[in-house]
Amino acid sequence: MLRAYAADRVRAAEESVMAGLPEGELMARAARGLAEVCRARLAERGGATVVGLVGSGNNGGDALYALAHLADAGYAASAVVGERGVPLGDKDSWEAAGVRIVDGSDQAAVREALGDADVVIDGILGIGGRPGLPDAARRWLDEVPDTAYVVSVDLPSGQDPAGEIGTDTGVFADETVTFGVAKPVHLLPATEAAVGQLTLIDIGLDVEGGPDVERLDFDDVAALWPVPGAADDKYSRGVLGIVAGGEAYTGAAVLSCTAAVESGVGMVRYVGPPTPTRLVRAAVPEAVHGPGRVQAWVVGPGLDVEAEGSDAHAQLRVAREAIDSDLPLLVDAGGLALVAGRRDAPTLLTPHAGELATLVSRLTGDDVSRTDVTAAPLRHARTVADHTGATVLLKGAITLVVPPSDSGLPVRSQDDAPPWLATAGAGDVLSGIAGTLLAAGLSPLDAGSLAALVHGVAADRANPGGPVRALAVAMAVPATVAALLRR
Ligand SMILES: NC(=O)C1=CN([C@@H]2O[C@H](COP(=O)(O)OP(=O)(O)OC[C@H]3O[C@@H](n4cnc5c(N)ncnc54)[C@H](O)[C@@H]3O)[C@@H](O)[C@H]2O)[C@@H](O)CC1
Ligand SMILES: Nc1ncnc2c1ncn2[C@@H]1O[C@H](COP(=O)(O)OP(=O)(O)O)[C@@H](O)[C@H]1O
Ligand SMILES: [K+]
Repeated sequence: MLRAYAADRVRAAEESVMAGLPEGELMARAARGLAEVCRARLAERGGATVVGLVGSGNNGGDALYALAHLADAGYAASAVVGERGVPLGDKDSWEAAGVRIVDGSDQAAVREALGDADVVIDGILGIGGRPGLPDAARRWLDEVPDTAYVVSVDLPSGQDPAGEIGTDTGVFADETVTFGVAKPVHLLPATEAAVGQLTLIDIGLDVEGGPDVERLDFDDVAALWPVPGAADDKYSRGVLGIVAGGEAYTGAAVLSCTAAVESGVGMVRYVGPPTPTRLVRAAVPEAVHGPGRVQAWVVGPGLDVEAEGSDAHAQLRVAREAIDSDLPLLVDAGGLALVAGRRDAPTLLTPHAGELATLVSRLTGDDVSRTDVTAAPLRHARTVADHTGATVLLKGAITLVVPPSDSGLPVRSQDDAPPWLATAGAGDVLSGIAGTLLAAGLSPLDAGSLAALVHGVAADRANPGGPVRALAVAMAVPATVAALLRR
């Protein structure tokens, strides 16, 4: 599990470690680790020249110390500094340590220095940064050659340390070297794309309490996935009720039921009108039909809440009963229109960005667009979680799973899926996997994040490096789970 802690908590941990160490020791550790990574990247590229972009805070200090180590190791090292000059010591002492100081207000000098750079160290802003870059720093970035390998110190400068707000004016790094622990910026969808490869340097930090953001990795699957024992039967493994599909979206029912069966559910009870029922009967002979006793419900894939006629109305009645029940519930797609008040039982809502925008707008009365959601995904997911008491799984290239704030639980952020998974029906498959896990008794947070992981890995395994249809993702789930359990 990768764990990230908010910047203020990291600062508090840094202060308590620093109290027991000689002055400057923590920064010295950070700089040594950073220099080692840069040295390795220079060696891999056969490079001789490293240039630091140095801001006025401690992030710039880390970069300067690393540059001095690299100068000592024989590399040509320069530091571009802003109008406030070097953040620590004075210009002469850094030059005596072998680091050429370049005046960042002299664009020609910046261009000349960066033109030869094999590795660029981005030490403009760290966890003290607000989203966005000063104009001078933006002009420096214009001179960074495409061929240079950009290593960001702690985080890509200009990106929101909290990972809540996206910006396109910040640095986009090839690699980010962070210290002690990861921070939310490294894992959350608004900012993660700017981080590149994440490298963690141990500086002896110990943050108290649980993380703010987590990411399950493959080694977490065995601890969470419900593996049946000899005493289990289909009921003890969990029966999942699926209210999905209509005369308009018939396939959603098949995909959700298929995915549940492929994920090892004890049994599926399907509820829907005649056409999808016929298709489910043909494609998923394991499913039984009609409402009955279940351990959890999936409501919504392909559900048309406006549909007329007695069959559609009967299906809608079961959907509402499921929502009003005290059983674990997943609500997806069309079912999201039925979400109104708070629910006490475990609840997982699984919107994509457009559906989340509609949901936030309806629940808060604000006019929120899909673009607003993608610019600040965590914030909007949390709004719905706090309004409903449900855990919100926001689908996308990175899948966020956000419990309500008062739960004290961390956010999970999963980055397991290839872009090929962005295909119609993939969300229906996710609902079947997550529903199976809810029926087996997992919490919405575990069910949502584990399902997102398995869904993403199954998409890749179904056809590594190429296109994949949603049904193939569902069919790849059994072997994917087995492979993850064998690790
Ligand atoms: N606390 C410590 O002892 C350690 C800190 N470390 C480094 O220190 C960094 C944090 O240092 P600081 O707290 O000095 O923070 P920064 O280095 O991020 O600098 C913050 C400064 O930049 C200004 N600023 C922030 N956002 C701006 C913006 N958008 N445009 C213009 N100016 C802006 C602020 O007003 C402040 O003066 C960490 O990221 C890490 O790199 C490491 O050396 C490990 C030890
Ligand atoms: N760029 C992407 N990279 C990886 N996975 C993605 C990307 N875009 C979407 N996905 C995933 O694909 C699935 C799409 O689900 P959804 O939008 O509900 O589609 P549908 O309603 O057609 O089933 C989600 O699991 C989502 O996380
Ligand atoms: K930085």
